Amino acid sequence: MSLNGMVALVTGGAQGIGRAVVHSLMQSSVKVAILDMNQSCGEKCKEELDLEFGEGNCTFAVCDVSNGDALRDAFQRTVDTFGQLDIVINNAGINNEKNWGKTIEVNLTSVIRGTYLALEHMSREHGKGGGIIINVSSMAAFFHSPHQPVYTATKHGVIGFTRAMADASAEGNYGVRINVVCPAFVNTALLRSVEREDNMGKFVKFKDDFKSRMDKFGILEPSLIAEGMIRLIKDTSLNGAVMKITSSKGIHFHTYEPMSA
Ligand SMILES: NC(=O)C1=CN([C@@H]2O[C@H](COP(=O)(O)OP(=O)(O)OC[C@H]3O[C@@H](n4cnc5c(N)ncnc54)[C@H](O)[C@@H]3O)[C@@H](O)[C@H]2O)C=CC1
Ligand SMILES: CCCCCC(=O)/C=C/C=C\C/C=C\C/C=C\CCCC(=O)O
Repeated sequence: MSLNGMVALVTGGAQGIGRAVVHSLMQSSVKVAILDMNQSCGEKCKEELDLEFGEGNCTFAVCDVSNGDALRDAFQRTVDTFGQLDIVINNAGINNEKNWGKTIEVNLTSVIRGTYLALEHMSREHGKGGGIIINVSSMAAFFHSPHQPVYTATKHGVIGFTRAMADASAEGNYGVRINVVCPAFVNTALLRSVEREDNMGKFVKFKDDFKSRMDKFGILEPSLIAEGMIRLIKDTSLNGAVMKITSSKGIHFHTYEPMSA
C-alpha cells in the first residue's frame, strides 16, 4: 500500500517517538501536521524536516492536546492547509504521578478526543473517505508498574477504548481502521523523567527499581516504534490490533480470547 500523497496529523510530534514517526511518514511522501505544546522543539523539528524534505510538506502548530478547542482548531487547520486527512496518530503523552489528573487528561481524555475528531474528518459516517488512527499505549498496560499507577491506568484505558472503537468502526462501516501500539522502554525524554520528583512524586524513591527494569528489559530506539506504526498503517487487514514492541520479541501482536456470544 503506497502512502504517497496522504495527509497525517501527529500529536506530540516534535520529539521522541512522535518525531520518529513523522520522519518515517515523510520518507513515504506523506504530508504531516505536527502538533506539540513545546514550541522551540517543534520549530526546530520543522526547520530540520524542511531542509530534508523541502518546504510545504509539513506544518507545526503549538497545541496543548488537553485543550479541546485548540485540538479541534488544529484538526481543522490541517484539513484547510492540506485539503484532506488520512492518518491520525494520538501519540502525545506525559508521565506525571504528582499531577495525576493532568496525566489522565493528556494520556487518555485527549486520545479519546483525538479519535473522535479524527472520525469527524475521516469517517464515512460523516461523508468522508476513511482513514487510519493509531493510539499510543505502552507495555506498562501489560506489566503493571508500581512506580506509575496512574500512567499505567491511562495506558490500559487507551487499549480498551481503541479496541471498542475499532469494533464500532467495523460494525458501523466507518471505513477507518483503529489500532494501538504498546512500546516497552524507549530512548526518549519521557523515560528520563523517572529521575524527577516533580514527575514521579512519592514514587521517585523507587527509581532504582524502575531503572533495573530498564536494564533487564532493554531500551528501544524510537525508529523501531515508527516502523511498527508504518506497519499498522500499511497492513489493511489490521483493525483493533494491539501491537507490542519489546527488545526480546521485537514487533509482535497481543492475542485475546475470542468473545463468546
Ligand atoms: N519513552 C517510552 O519509554 C515510552 C513511551 N510511550 C508513549 O509514547 C508516547 C510518546 O512518548 P515519548 O516520545 O517517549 O515522549 P517525549 O517526551 O519524548 O515526547 C512527547 C512529546 O509530546 C509532547 N506533549 C506532551 N504533552 C502534550 C500536550 N498536552 N499537548 C501536546 N503535546 C504534548 C511533548 O512536548 C513532547 O514533544 C507517549 O504517549 C508515551 O506514553 C509508551 C511506551 C514507552
Ligand atoms: C519514566 C516513565 C516512562 C514510562 C514509559 C513507558 O511507558 C514504559 C513502560 C514499559 C514497560 C513496563 C514495565 C516493564 C516491562 C517492560 C518490558 C517487558 C518486555 C517483556 C519481553 O517480552 O521481553
